[in-house]
Amino acid sequence: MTVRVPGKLNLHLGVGDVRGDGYHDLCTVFQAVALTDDVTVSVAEEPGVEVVGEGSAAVPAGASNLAWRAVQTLATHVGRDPDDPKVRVAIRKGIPVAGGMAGGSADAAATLVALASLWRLEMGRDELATIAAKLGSDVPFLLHGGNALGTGRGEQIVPVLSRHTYHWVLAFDRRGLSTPDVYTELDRLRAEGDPPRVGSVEPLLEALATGDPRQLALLLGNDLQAAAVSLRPGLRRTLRAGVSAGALAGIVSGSGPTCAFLCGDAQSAVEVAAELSGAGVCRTVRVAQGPVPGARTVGGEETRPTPPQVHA
Ligand SMILES: C[C@@](CO)(OP(=O)(O)O)[C@H](O)COP(=O)(O)OP(=O)(O)OC[C@H]1O[C@@H](n2ccc(N)nc2=O)[C@H](O)[C@@H]1O
Ligand SMILES: Nc1ncnc2c1ncn2[C@@H]1O[C@H](COP(=O)(O)OP(=O)(O)O)[C@@H](O)[C@H]1O
Repeated sequence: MTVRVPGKLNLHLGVGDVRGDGYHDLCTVFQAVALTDDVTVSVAEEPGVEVVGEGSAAVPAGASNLAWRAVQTLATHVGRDPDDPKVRVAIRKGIPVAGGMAGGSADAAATLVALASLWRLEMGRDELATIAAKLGSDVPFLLHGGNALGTGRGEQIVPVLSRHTYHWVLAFDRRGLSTPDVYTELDRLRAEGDPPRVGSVEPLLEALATGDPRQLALLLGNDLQAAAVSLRPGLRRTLRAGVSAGALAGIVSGSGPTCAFLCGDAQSAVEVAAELSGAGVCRTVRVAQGPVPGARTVGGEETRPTPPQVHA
């Protein structure tokens, strides 16, 4: 059973103060983009996880892999033995690891969908979403896909209307950033001073409903960007280079360090990608459009199309 799952961008990421449980209240607008992982789950006597593809060397193959945690959590939920679930999980990564695009969460969401089908579980999306939220704040959105408003710690999802396909250029950095480290850095910056906060989310929701990328570009905002840039100062150069190359706007994706550049159309995205890849500010450049659906079965034998790619 193979499930394809997209990565995500946060078009708006408003971060509240740290809560008693260590999480931060969020007001975020997610968009799923066509940079995907494929997760194949099969019945096997030898349980385990295999990972190939983009950044796979940095992904744990053991029990700490989020996809394996998804297997164990779902097994427990339906009364199977979580220590002997008799399945193997094979992950083909296309989403950058520790890049702020929620690749691990995406694999967990895909594993839930694949296993629910493999084990023929009569489960609605709401029940799966409740299990997803236990695995990580971003996991419910990756089940859902499209555009959505996320609140709580990001796990409470409401679909958002959008009229347009947006064209993005994504700049992958040479190394990842740890999500908890970036939140901690934001707390530190806020204790020291008062870094600017994104405003109300309403104008961005209106821009999405209208479907004008130029209007949307003016409204992209991420409270974690200052913290990601503080930990990785080179991102400032990357952000400048994308805009100089002709993007409408650039933003750090979630906790970073991937930078996402919104372009006016598909042709412009290809031109920006080509110029950015020659600028020497990042490891790899990709183009991807959004929104796209969340975790979806693609069958056992299908191969995925090769995404457009430019190596820096
Ligand atoms: C920042 C965001 C933006 O969408 O994603 P990434 O850019 O990393 O993919 C998310 O908030 C990441 O969500 P996710 O990666 O699922 O985080 P979790 O596993 O739930 O939490 C990991 C750690 O991040 C911090 N965390 C996460 C979510 C939240 N609302 N407040 C937090 O402070 C906490 O330190 C927590 O222990
Ligand atoms: N299936 C998985 N894919 C990617 N990373 C995973 C996975 N399972 C666990 N991880 C761990 O989670 C960390 C965060 O990865 P990822 O979800 O790709 O990034 P981010 O939280 O920045 O979006 C990685 O450093 C990796 O060690």
